[in-house]
Amino acid sequence: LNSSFFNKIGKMLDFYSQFNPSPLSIKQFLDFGMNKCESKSYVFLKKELPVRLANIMKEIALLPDNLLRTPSVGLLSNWYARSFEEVIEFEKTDPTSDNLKRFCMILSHIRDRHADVVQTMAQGIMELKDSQNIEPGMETSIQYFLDRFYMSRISIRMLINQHTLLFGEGSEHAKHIGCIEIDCDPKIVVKDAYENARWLCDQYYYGAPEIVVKEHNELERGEPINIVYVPSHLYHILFEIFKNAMRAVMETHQERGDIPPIQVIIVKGNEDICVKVSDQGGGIPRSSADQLFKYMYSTAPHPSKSDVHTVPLAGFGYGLPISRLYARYFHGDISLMSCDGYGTDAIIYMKRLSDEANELLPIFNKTSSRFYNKSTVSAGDWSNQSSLDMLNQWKLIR
Ligand SMILES: O=S(=O)(c1ccc(O)cc1O)N1Cc2ccccc2C1
Repeated sequence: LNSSFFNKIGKMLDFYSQFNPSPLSIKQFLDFGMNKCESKSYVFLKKELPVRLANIMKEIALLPDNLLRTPSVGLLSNWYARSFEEVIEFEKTDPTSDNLKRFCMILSHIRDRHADVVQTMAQGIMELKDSQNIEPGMETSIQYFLDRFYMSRISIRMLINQHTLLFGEGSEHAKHIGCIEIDCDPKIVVKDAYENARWLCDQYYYGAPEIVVKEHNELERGEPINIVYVPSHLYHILFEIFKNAMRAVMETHQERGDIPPIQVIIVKGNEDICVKVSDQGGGIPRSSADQLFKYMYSTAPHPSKSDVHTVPLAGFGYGLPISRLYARYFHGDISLMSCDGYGTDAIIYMKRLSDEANELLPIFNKTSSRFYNKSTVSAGDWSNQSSLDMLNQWKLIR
């Protein structure tokens, strides 16, 4: 990739990174998918994908040099540059049937190229940690960057998956619009995630906690609870939470006899649909609770077998931070409430109404670049911010 390639790309990066990404709601994904039109999707994506790619590529370029220069970050930057270049080839083209077909194939190709981005970036962080030159405050900016970097990746893969599922090869699934299920039953996703986590738990601990699932529909008393959501996102979150809960319970209760069950309650309220997963795994002290969502902390080397009183927080991997991004992606969230000495409640929040479930997208601009090095404040750096909370979201890191 010679310098003229980067010069050409550089100008296009500057151009596309000036635009803010356009967040879509689940309702907009649905309405579009109901009466789908491939050329409209093509016209939208051949602008929106370069905008989202350029926004995050500009932010990668702002990373501290010792991270930017790791082999892993070099590799994934190259993937982004090639994918950006492949998409902008379509910039001035019309939606002919040949172009539509080629566009679908390029999108699938890009999705495959970026399959290992999460672990490649995690490897870069490990390389940085091993090089021992972590300056103070760098952890905060790496946490800020990775939340935005992985959220951007979730959003780009959502756009690619919707387009290739709606217009690519492959059969349509009943009651699905792309990867969105119209009446997703959270209880079914809970059971799926539990059974798969339980299988792993049985393999490792020769036993696993049972599960007790309850529902409370405050809106339509006694009615089953359904949500318009992306089941694969909810599954990813629940699988992670069940793995943590089972590990906690099995490492806290050595005797097979008294393994307390994991309790799950699914609640439909006016604004939120929640899934609360409660374990009696001994919990963690408040002093360590904020480490659970840290990337730097989670990239510690694999924990040695520890006794249950010193909870092996490290070695959790990126599971919880990325699960929280999946929940926040459509304006939901995850919160972990632990009672040290007893157990932990993990609460997954989702928007009940699909027109409130808007994508939450990072925006590259002076605000976000100020976070990496001081420059002037202008607009928000997330696509949901009122100016006020943008200000108090700022903590000068240096
Ligand atoms: O930190 S936790 O409270 C905990 C964290 C997240 C979660 O989803 C469930 C949890 O229970 N927990 C993890 C763990 C691992 C080994 C031994 C004891 C514990 C306690």
